[in-house]
Amino acid sequence: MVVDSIAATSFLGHPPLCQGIPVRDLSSKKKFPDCCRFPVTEFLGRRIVNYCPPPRMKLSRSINKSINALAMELTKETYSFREEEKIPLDWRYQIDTGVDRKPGLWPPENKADNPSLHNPLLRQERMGCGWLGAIFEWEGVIIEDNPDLEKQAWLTLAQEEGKSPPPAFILRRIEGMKNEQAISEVLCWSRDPAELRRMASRMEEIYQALQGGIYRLRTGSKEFVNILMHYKIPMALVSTRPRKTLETAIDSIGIEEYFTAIVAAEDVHRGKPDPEMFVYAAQLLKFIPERCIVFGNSNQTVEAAHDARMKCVAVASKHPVYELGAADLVVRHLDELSVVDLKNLADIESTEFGSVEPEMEVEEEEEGYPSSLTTVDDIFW
Ligand SMILES: Nc1c(NC[C@H](O)[C@H](O)[C@H](O)COP(=O)(O)O)[nH]c(=O)[nH]c1=O
Ligand SMILES: [Mg+2]
Repeated sequence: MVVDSIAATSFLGHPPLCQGIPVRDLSSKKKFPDCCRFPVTEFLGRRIVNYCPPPRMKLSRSINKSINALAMELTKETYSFREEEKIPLDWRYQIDTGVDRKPGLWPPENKADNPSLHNPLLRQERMGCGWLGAIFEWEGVIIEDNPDLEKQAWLTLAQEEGKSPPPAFILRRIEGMKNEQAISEVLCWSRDPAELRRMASRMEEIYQALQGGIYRLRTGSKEFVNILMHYKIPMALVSTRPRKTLETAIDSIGIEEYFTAIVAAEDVHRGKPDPEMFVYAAQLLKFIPERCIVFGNSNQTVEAAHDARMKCVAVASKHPVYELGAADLVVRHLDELSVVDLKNLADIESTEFGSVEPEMEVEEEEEGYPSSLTTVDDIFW
């Protein structure tokens, strides 16, 4: 069990302690015949007895056969492990997240991965990058955005709807909101849900027509997400754009494999500065909010991230650095950041989450379950 747990945990984030050699429990499958046992020392009463096969011992034909069979079994095991190694990217966090395992695939079920057992290797993983989630806004963070297009789209919609053109301060107030929310709560053009949906989707059509489907990655953003990928930090993408628009854009840029979760306009009731989008993204990543860092480009995002109890790195794309002072860090481009910056931000060493020493914990006993039911594994970990 110990060996199993080392292999499984290391597979997540660190080079396996066994240097890549698959370690599987074969005890239940085949037993070595006595004569092929390695020299072994056993404690019998007060005497320590050494079993050592005689040198150049001749093996009988039947024993040879069993060794061959065992070798074939082992080869099969190794081969199937290699096949299973080709797991899809988004299953890599199964142990940490508790997501249902796909039957028959690596890593196998392992009791030691249960966080309540205080597995020190799992804990070590979490003290590293294994307990850090990154939530990215799309426009102005991953790709360049063009504020003029947004403004132009709203002015066109106002004209089509026979409304007066929204002044600049109103447009600033709706930045980061969902279209429906902006139309009903700030522009006050309607409260009828069907009308809100119609105008919101028309607004998106106008914007897409103006935008022309051409997306430009922001300098340093791909390099940064590559680094996070290398450190196995799960990433979510969050945008107030509709899912279809977002997925087409992600596809055209060719970065779809980076993101474990995508949160789009349809997934939430409210955009920023409400924290809903970020809270939902953290849930999808299966991280507590305190371990998530939001990367956004407006004060609405900073406010939403802080309300969600997350740290926020502001990217000064359309807003200058001095306007984004409420953020925990401000950068012009994402590649100015290192993984150490992120660890510091996520407060990895904080006493709030840091120490989980078994002896410090007071475990409440459930009624009707005497403590004698504690398993060997519980005691070991
Ligand atoms: N109203 C103004 C906007 N609105 C743009 C949106 O806030 C936002 O950029 C878009 O919905 C998607 O961005 P994200 O992927 O969620 O980051 N933008 C301006 O620059 N100025 C405005 O007045
Ligand atoms: Mg943005």
